[in-house]
Amino acid sequence: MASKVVEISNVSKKFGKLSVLHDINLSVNEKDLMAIIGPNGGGKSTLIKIIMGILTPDTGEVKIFGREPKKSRKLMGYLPQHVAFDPDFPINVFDTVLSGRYHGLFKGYTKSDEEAAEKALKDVDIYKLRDRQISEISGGQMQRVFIARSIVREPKLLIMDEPMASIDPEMQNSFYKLLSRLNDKMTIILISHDVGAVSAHVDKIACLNRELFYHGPVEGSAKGLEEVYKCPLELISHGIPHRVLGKHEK
Ligand SMILES: Nc1ncnc2c1ncn2[C@@H]1O[C@H](COP(=O)(O)OP(=O)(O)OP(=O)(O)O)[C@@H](O)[C@H]1O
Repeated sequence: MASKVVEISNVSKKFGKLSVLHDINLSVNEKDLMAIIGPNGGGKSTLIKIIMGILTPDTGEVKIFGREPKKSRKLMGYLPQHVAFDPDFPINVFDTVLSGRYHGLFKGYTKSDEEAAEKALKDVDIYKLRDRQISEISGGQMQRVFIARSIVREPKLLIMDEPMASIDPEMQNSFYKLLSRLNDKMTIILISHDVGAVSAHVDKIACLNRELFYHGPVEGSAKGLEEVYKCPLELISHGIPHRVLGKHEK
């Protein structure tokens, strides 16, 4: 039996009177590639913060790799939706990735930090860009730099918040190929608004709108998802179902 990476039982969370998560149950197994989709304000970030041990739930239990989330933090990598970063800052690709192994002021980096940064660059296929200044690379390449930085500590669980948001539609295929390669080594949870694209590339989907509807293995198209699983797709993607959007004309 696959070992459990995330086990969430009966979790609820309120901010004041606002109930943001209601009786959530979710289990993610080793090597799963799971998407969590849901409308704005549906509680996705709150759930991620609970998984990472940044927030504690009001009720229920959360186990990550069988332990409380804070104790498993070292096993988790996180790619935030908006990385606070000045693209004109004079730093090269290698040092940006290396900074994911930061040990504290005046502590410097070890040989194994440097080897891990090289490996992460190879894993995301941008090793040849290692000496480039980040001001000289494209948005898609930048996204790979941030992914490399999020895996440089060799996490066993990688959590990505809307990673496709800054990627051109043409780049999405290669992005999903990269995800699938990373997934050979680690469990991945992906937050997405892009139901149509995501459903074709992940093993499992959970729809979160204060309550969580878990759909298990993905079968068929987004339309199938809606019909079969009653996923509230009309609420997703800023109220506009992504699947009806055509490609942008140039
Ligand atoms: N620290 C907080 N204090 C009070 N309310 C909060 C706090 N964090 C989130 N909320 C509220 O909880 C609800 C869920 O927010 P959350 O960020 O988890 O949703 P989300 O699904 O990640 O949304 P989005 O897709 O827009 O990022 C929102 O109504 C938000 O305003």
